Amino acid sequence: MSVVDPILRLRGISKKFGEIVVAADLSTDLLPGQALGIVGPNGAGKSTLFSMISGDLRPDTGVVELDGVDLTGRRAHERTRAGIGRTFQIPRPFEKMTVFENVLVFATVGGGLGRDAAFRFAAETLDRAGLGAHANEAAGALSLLARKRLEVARALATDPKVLLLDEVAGGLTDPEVAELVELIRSVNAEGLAIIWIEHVVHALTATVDRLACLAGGRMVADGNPQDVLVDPIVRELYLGQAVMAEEDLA
Ligand SMILES: Nc1ncnc2c1ncn2[C@@H]1O[C@H](COP(=O)(O)OP(=O)(O)OP(=O)(O)O)[C@@H](O)[C@H]1O
Repeated sequence: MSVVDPILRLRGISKKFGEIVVAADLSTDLLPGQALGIVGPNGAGKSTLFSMISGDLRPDTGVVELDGVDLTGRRAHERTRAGIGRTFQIPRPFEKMTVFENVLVFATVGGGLGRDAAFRFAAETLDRAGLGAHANEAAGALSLLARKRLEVARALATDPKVLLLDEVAGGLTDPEVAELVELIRSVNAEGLAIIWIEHVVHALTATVDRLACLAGGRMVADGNPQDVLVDPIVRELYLGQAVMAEEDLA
């Protein structure tokens, strides 16, 4: 029995798209400050799981609790306000707005801060995300790495209790991945619980203290990253291909 209450609790989450099962009575807990990585084959339902946590998609069944509060009936913007922060696989910043304005919108609308507090928090968040020097640039002009940083910064600007990161390392070079890992590690080290879906396995293993593999709507493995990486089911379902893909990129 855990003496620490989970910050995020999922109970009996099920979802089908037609005949495709993307969540099969899925239950799991995330502890405060924990960093959970999720791997799994393409189409396994990883992003769909995030959408069901963030309220962008309704599960067929199941309960989502954040810090002891049942969010099940709440819509996405209410969940953001409650403390669920998420990034999207394809960053879609407001291209014509500046980097600062992008983050300010999230601090105001997502985080619910008043004008002065939102200005202060947006500035702090930009620095935290390593974007201070880009504050006045148009978001549409950023490099891919800076766009990824902005995606993380927008989620952080809502002052989340749990941060959901969806393939933020995709498309980056190895040195860029290392920079992003440093950012995410520092955010986690400050105490923020994270769940990170990622195909770039070495980015995950550099960051997370727990790894799960999602396939067929179930967590087929879940535990210490080093154990999960050598799990025969994970290797057969996913990891062989992922390692090959990483080697191809090298
Ligand atoms: N709104 C939707 N309507 C119907 N099917 C959907 C919808 N969203 C996702 N799917 C399907 O559900 C399955 C799971 O998709 P999801 O994007 O969650 O997978 P994933 O594990 O994140 O994959 P990847 O690693 O490729 O990003 C896929 O077969 C996808 O085509």
